[in-house]
Amino acid sequence: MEASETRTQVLPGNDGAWGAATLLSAVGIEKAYRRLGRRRKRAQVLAGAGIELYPGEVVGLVGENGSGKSTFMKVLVGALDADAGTVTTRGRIGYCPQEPLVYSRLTCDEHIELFGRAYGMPDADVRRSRNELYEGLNFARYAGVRVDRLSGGTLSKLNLALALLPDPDVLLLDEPYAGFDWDTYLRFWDLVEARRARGKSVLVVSHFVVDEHRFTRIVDVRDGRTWSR
Ligand SMILES: Nc1ncnc2c1ncn2[C@@H]1O[C@H](COP(=O)(O)OP(=O)(O)OP(=O)(O)O)[C@@H](O)[C@H]1O
Repeated sequence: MEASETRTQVLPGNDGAWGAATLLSAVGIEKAYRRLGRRRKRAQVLAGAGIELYPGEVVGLVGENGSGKSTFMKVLVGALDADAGTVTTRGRIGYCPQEPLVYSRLTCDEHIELFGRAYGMPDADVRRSRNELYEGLNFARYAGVRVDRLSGGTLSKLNLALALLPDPDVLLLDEPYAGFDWDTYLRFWDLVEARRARGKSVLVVSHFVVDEHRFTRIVDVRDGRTWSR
């Protein structure tokens, strides 16, 4: 998706709130999952959730286990259809899912090449971004290693690097630092802060109270809705 492009996903429901600086707006998001074994019974996970993201923000998405944070993020990125609501985005969106979507037989380098092509990036941009990410997340020594031989923490680094590769305007990260050691955890926040300072927007699912001071804003997912604080 090119930087000037605006994607509007119109679902049955409300209109999106949209201003000149808005990078992402979601309004009235509803989502229910079918319950196993109970015909026609559905579990309502989101019931009117919404969010707006602006340049230069790092927003924390918090809430109890099972409150719907991942579901909401999947709807925001278009990986999951909502039952109702509107999502509008501007520019390129990067998404780091909780479970890495990778190919076990490909190496880190091969993943980066493959994703770079899929993003439509020129080869020189892929090389430059790859080198910065290997350096920034300290995993250049695994460049030629197959994914099924990586440790869990290194796999999380690759998962994050694949989302960062095209330098997206909005970055949606679902518990990105699972398995990171302390040094990598600090490097991760350096990368996030550098993006924020360049006017990018980052939304991070977090469970840690210790992270709270790193967020410009916190959005709580509770009772199917979103509450800003
Ligand atoms: N594909 C699915 N089918 C049915 N139910 C689902 C599905 N995905 C999630 N759920 C249910 O929806 C609810 C919200 O799940 P979700 O993963 O969005 O929560 P979460 O806030 O991200 O949780 P956590 O903090 O544990 O990661 C949970 O009750 C979960 O069991």
